[in-house]
Amino acid sequence: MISVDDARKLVLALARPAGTEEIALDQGLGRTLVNPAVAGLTQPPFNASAMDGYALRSAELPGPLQVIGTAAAGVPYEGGTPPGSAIRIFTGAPVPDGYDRVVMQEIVEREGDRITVRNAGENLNIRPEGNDFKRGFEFLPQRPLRPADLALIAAMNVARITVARRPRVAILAGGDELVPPGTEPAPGQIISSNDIAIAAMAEEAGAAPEILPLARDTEESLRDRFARAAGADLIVTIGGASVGDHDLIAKVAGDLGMERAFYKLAMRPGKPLMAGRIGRSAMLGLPGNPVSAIVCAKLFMQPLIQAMLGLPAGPVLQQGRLAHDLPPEGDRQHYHRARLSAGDDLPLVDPFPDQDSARLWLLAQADALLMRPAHDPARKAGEKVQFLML
Ligand SMILES: Nc1nc2c(c(=O)[nH]1)N[C@H]1C(S)=C(S)[C@@H](COP(=O)(O)OP(=O)(O)OC[C@H]3O[C@@H](n4cnc5c(N)ncnc54)[C@H](O)[C@@H]3O)O[C@H]1N2
Ligand code: MOO
Repeated sequence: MISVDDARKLVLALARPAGTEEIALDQGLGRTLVNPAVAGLTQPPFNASAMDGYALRSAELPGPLQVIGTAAAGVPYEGGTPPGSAIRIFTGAPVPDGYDRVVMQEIVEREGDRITVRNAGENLNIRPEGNDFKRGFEFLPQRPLRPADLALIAAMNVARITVARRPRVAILAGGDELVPPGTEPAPGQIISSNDIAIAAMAEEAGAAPEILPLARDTEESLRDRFARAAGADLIVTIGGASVGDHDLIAKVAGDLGMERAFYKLAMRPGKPLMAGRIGRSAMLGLPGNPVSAIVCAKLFMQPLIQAMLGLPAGPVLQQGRLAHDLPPEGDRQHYHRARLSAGDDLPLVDPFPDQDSARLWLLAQADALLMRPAHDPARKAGEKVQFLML
């Protein structure tokens, strides 16, 4: 069995770039820019008023000053700025060159067309031209685009963006015991839940998932599903990865020419994970136990998708402190489902006493996975530990 770190390197090496496509900016949420967005203009394009009030010269305060015109957003003041003058101005309006300050109307005394300002304070209330960005500014965040990124790119006057194509992920769950949610299970059957979770995790990472119809425990059924998955950037199988008589994934994938990168790793849960390539597609064979499948997807499938998108591959280990004592760890790197709470310096990590890899309710209550290396000695409450956010 190989280590989790070695397995991760082999999985990331399976990534081929997803390719690119051009899309409208309003379709860009969660997508990954591959070419920088380049600002077509300077923002703000002029010295802009940050307040509703009066534009004037600091040197002439406290006045009185004569109000000789008005500037509003979209309607600049075109006149001169003679000594002793001010103009009425509104937020977002260009400040004429002759003035160096805007005062809020709340602190201005006005009588007819004359104003006096006794306590103007420090703030000039002018946003200088180009203080956000200048024409030619380039933006290329190394993460999926967020709403504020879309606003920035729009303000840069860019309407279409080039993004990484969403990798196509075919999800192949199988087992004679499985029926889809909403179906009445016959004796011995259970509801298939893994495919829903794994598709959601693929989507979360930026891929376009497709859930294939549940496969039966026959080579013929699995071959049919693999044929439907052909052409996907990534094929993710779920279940049938272990050593039982019905665990056929390795056999069928092998018959189809899978080049195996590894099978089985020193990890808990998730020991029977398999990875490799079939034709054009990368392939991950996740174990069937629901928690094992989800933990493996977090540690291997999502990073692989991120690598295909050209993004730094997560997840990032964080530091916390143990909430209670733990016995020594076994011979596999162990990811414990755990709750987080606020601690004095670092978050407190409280692993559940029951770590059964089939219990989804426990996983749904977990905030994090506490990571313990293989052969980690017994640990005391308060010791530093590493965890992943779920
Ligand atoms: N003799 C051994 N038995 C097992 C070993 C072992 O080393 N020797 N490893 C155990 C470990 S660890 C795991 S994990 C499981 C993984 O087995 P498979 O990947 O072959 O998964 P299945 O046998 O197909 O299913 C396991 C379990 O999960 C349920 N399942 C499967 N698919 C789904 C789904 N889509 N939705 C919900 N639940 C699913 C399935 O019904 C089984 O209960 O093997 C251990 N055994
Ligand atoms: O490693 Mo299995 O994945 O314990 O449940």
